Amino acid sequence: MSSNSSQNQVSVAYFGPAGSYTHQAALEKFAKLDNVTYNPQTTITDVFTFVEEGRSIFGVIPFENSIFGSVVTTLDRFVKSDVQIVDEIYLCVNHNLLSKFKFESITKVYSHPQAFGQCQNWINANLKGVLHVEASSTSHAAEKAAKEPNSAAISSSVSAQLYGLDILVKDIQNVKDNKTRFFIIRKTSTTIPTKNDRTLLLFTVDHRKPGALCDSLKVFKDHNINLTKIDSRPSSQRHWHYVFFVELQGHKDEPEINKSLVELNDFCESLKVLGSYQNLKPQEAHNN
Ligand SMILES: O=C(O)C(=O)Cc1ccccc1
Repeated sequence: MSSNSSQNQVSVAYFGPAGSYTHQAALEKFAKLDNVTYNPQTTITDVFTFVEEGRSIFGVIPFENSIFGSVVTTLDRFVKSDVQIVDEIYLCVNHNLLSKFKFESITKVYSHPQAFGQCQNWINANLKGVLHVEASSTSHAAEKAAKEPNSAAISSSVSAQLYGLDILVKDIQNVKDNKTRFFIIRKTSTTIPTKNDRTLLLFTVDHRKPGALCDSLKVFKDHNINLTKIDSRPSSQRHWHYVFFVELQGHKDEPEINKSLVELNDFCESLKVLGSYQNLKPQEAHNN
């Protein structure tokens, strides 16, 4: 977020409680501002609602992880929302096994499903017979584990400090270089093209028509627009009907992108632009 000299308070809702990876993403993104109020929310849905109701200007939510993929709660909530993505941040995510108890005495481990997924290999090898309990976030998992005998949490080192747990095993995620991408949302779009932007779209097509998805995606080929992510989720309107999330290179206010969106609309039953934002994807050494 660019520095802001105004005295106005900036309010930021994030998926918490304190110590979550989303909290760390929010602190890093807004670090340059000294007039920020942080509003921790228990669920991703609550972050959306807080922003929609104008109770926070910005919201910070996890979007996808390099090992475990999309955060489906975030995708599903976008379907029902008119908020706009205005910025992004990628964070290195290192998970740890935290507890107040000896490793041998642990019978229950709390975490967020994303963290369980990202640590599957280590869990399968090391936590046989230990009960997995889903928590609303990794920091909430740490909070719970701190209060219950023989419990542990898969969570961050920040949560270990905050909730008074020991780090029993460090860096238990499947790969060393594990990253999560977070979005910054607000009620209206405020971004201007930077020549290195991405745009996320959400659309539905008529499933009964052969080639409907192909026709819609061909618009981007025709305009020489590169796609960077595609995903689909059940639409929640009808059984076996899906919404498609497509991310492309470019900003919605660039003429070529704008033209492609007008054309795309002809192939869609519904189309929503979820936002355009500067591409902040870190350069990878081995691919890209
Ligand atoms: O639970 C958290 O701490 C979150 O912010 C969501 C999440 C969970 C696991 C990895 C990255 C983000």
